[in-house]
Amino acid sequence: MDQRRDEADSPTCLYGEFTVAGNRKVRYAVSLTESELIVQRLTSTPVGRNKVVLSLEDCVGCRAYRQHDNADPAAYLAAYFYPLRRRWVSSGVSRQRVEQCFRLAGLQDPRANLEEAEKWARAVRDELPRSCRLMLLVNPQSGKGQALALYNSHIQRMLNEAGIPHTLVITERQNHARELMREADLSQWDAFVILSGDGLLWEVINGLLERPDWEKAIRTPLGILPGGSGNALAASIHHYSGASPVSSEELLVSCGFLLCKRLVSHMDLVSIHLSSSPRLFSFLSLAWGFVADVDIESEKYRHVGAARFTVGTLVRLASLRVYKGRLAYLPATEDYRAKEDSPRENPFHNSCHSNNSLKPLPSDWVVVQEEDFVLMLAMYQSHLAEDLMAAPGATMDDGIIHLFYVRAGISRAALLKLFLAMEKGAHLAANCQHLVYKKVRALRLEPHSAKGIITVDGEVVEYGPLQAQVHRGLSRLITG
Ligand SMILES: Nc1ncnc2c1ncn2[C@@H]1O[C@H](COP(=O)(O)OP(=O)(O)OP(=O)(O)O)[C@@H](O)[C@H]1O
Repeated sequence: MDQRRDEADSPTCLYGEFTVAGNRKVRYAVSLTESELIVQRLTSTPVGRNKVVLSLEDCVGCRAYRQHDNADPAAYLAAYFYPLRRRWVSSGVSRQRVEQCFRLAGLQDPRANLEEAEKWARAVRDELPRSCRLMLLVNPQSGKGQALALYNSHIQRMLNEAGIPHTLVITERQNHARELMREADLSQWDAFVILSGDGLLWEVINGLLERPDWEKAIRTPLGILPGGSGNALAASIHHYSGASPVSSEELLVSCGFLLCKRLVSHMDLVSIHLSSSPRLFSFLSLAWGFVADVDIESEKYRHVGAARFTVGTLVRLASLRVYKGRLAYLPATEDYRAKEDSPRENPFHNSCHSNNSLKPLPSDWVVVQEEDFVLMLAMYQSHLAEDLMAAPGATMDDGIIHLFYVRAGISRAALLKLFLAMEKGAHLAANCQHLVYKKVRALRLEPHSAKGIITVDGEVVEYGPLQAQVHRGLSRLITG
């Protein structure tokens, strides 16, 4: 191994001089360090302009191969990167694919060239996460019905580049994913990943928690790739990664990249007890009033994609109404949070299958004085939709339900202003007298009307009294 040093003085693991796949005339000096692949064109022009430094943090995979041309002894080395790059047409950055493909033809023996290329590929892969077996569930109906096309155009290639073996499962009907999760042989899978809207992940999580071995099952890492119209969790993960807002296609590439990096984090779940339905689990949001109505009524504008929520908001604003009910919550105090340092020690974990809805309220709960609302929205992740950052302070496993409610009496203009501000997560700074924000551990809602809409993670659930409580870090999510 050639132990040269590059300019930044980080030790070079491998050094070679190759041509690139499409041009055999120009040679490149290629150095691999523990953190970078440095490619320098060998010409007489000044060094700076000819040097490309690619961080292995942006690399998803690397492979060595030979072409089907027996007359050519060369082997090839391809490495796949997704660095943040400035956009061509608009300001800001997004992850963009860069393939570096080198031709190794230093020897006459094709096998020796391939061995050399494989040595490089192994050295790059040593710096990347180990391979894992994925079940990738795709809902062909989600969003504008494009999820399968997104798999074919982006995800299949990314997973192949990262060398991640995956089994593609195309869901055939509602509850298909839920049934599969109840039956799945957990020893066969390292992760369950969905390419769809949030609704399919909801099925996956609830299916896993319906198993007799739910405590083990829910620890299986889950992943989400945006293929729906809301894509709230995908947008939240992208936001937590520190990246700036991106278009839907860029969000898919960003989440695909994070999936290939396979870093797993804990994610809060919230158990929800309804009056007569079985207890269910939620990972994103619980909504009643304006937001729930918009979510469901806007289903008919599904063909416009993410814009369906904007259209739905404008339509519902025109017929703004008051929702009557009783709301109570258990505040999240600082000392509770300190005790909750380790997600695995959460005392609620063992209680999440017990039905404790509608018992008398304990004394440490707060009952909201008002009973006239325009909306109630409980969030556990930052985004309510790709372009709605409803809970900017939320993190994946903060053990907090971010509870918002808007009291009746707000004008249409003020409500619209709130939603416009929410696009940038600025609604709390809008000084709206009618908006209240509380950090809570549990909440109880008792609507006074017999009919209405309550949504959990965007799905309609039984209307009536409910109680929700957070289980800190109960599930695990691939976040990059
Ligand atoms: N093959 C299928 N045909 C019809 N419905 C399906 C199928 N597969 C899954 N479903 C159901 O479709 C519903 C919506 O799915 P999903 O959330 O993935 O898409 P979406 O509603 O477009 O996205 P979002 O939740 O982001 O708005 C879920 O309730 C799911 O159970």
